Amino acid sequence: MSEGQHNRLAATPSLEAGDSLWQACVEQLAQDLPEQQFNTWIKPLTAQVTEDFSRVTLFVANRFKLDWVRAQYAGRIAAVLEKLYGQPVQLELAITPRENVVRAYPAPAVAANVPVAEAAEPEEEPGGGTFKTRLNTALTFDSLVEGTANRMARAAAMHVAGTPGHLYNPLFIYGGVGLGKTHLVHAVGNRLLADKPQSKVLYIHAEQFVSDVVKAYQRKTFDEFKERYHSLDLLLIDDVQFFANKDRTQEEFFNAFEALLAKKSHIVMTSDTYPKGLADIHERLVSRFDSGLTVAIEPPELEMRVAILINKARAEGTEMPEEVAFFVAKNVRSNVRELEGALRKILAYSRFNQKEISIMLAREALRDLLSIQNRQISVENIQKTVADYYKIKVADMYSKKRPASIARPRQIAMYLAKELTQKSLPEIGELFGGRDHTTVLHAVRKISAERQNVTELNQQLHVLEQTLKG
Ligand SMILES: Nc1ncnc2c1ncn2[C@@H]1O[C@H](COP(=O)(O)OP(=O)(O)OP(=O)(O)O)[C@@H](O)[C@H]1O
Repeated sequence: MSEGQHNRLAATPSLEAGDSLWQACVEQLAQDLPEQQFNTWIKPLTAQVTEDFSRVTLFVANRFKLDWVRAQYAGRIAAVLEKLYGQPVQLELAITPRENVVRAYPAPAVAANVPVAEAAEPEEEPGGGTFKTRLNTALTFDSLVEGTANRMARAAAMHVAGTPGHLYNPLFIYGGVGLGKTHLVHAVGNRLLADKPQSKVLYIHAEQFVSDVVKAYQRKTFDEFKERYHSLDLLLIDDVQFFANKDRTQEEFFNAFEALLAKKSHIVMTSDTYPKGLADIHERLVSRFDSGLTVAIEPPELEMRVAILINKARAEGTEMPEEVAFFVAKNVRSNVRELEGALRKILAYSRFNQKEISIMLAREALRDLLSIQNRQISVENIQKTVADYYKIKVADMYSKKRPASIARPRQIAMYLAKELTQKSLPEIGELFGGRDHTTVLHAVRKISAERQNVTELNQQLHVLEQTLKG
């Protein structure tokens, strides 16, 4: 919308103008989004715009859709509205009031555009009728950072979401705690439902499956149990190592497994270990687990950890400087859940103290965590950190290669080794591929002199030192 149009809208606020603002937004989204997504999620929305355009309320049919639109589209819609209107527009989502809800709450404080219908339970979720998917709509492919550690698992999962029932059935994803297995399986379900809302998708933790089996026994409701599980299009089952020693559950899972595969429904499983590493699970089940595609998720590498931190901070509305993300990622290595914990501490610390996020602030916020690590600075550590930072291979620290892109980081690492460890020049030379002590001395003098004059180098060294000192 042009400036002129914006002024016209603002000058004559009316319901009609509000409608046309929303209409313009819809038209823009129709151009931006794939047709199927637009038809499924945007087209059914109805909008109410306040007279001064400051607030737009979108009505959706049920809570599932509300969560989904909020997680997937609210940011984009708000941005389009802001662009069209020329200033930020407050966006709200609400469940469409139903006749019976209005009657059930005869005189609620239903402000024109803030319906109480939020109190209404959703009637149905995508996935058919009253079927509960148990999916967390925030866990999508879009919010899952890709890196070497999860590339293959993510690609396989995306393939399954796009064409379930074909290749990689079952898809077995394994890896250590907090590495994103649960996130990935939810992403498969969410993607399939976004594309084909009628699909029957169920996410279930293995322990819940065990409990469903027990309940079905106690209540003699096995027919319902079977009807429920065997009719799915996609079964996402988390942490199957919990089936260990549960014979009855294993048998029921085996039946469900066979039934689903026979009708070309897809099964995605996760576990803390690869199928043959599972203890106390029947061989016939283990071999079924391994009969499709088995992929690992590894702990995220440094670059991926940095990207995750920056992304998650952004999702919280904060820009985390790269050097701070690098510092945190270097010090929190175990898994993504811990990275999230560290990020939460830093954000809280920054808000509470009203201070900008910096390495110093991160160090304070994570003081306890860092002191536990109590790391000794070693030459190996310096080599690895410097190699990561300048994106060269650690092996280049010891190699004879001489291009500046390698020789310079190597000199920087030698300088830091002299600064931060007790090692002598000959010892350092030895650790850098058997180099002469005069080579080390040359590097130390060169970098230290340059540091005095070149601000950029001084900053880089500062970041490296902070990171190493943890
Ligand atoms: N690559 C990633 N990008 C963004 N967030 C991620 C990524 N990997 C994991 N996470 C986040 O880290 C947290 C832990 O991930 P998740 O719960 O999926 O791990 P898990 O492997 O299932 O662990 P567990 O075995 O303990 O259940 C979640 O909040 C998840 O969203």
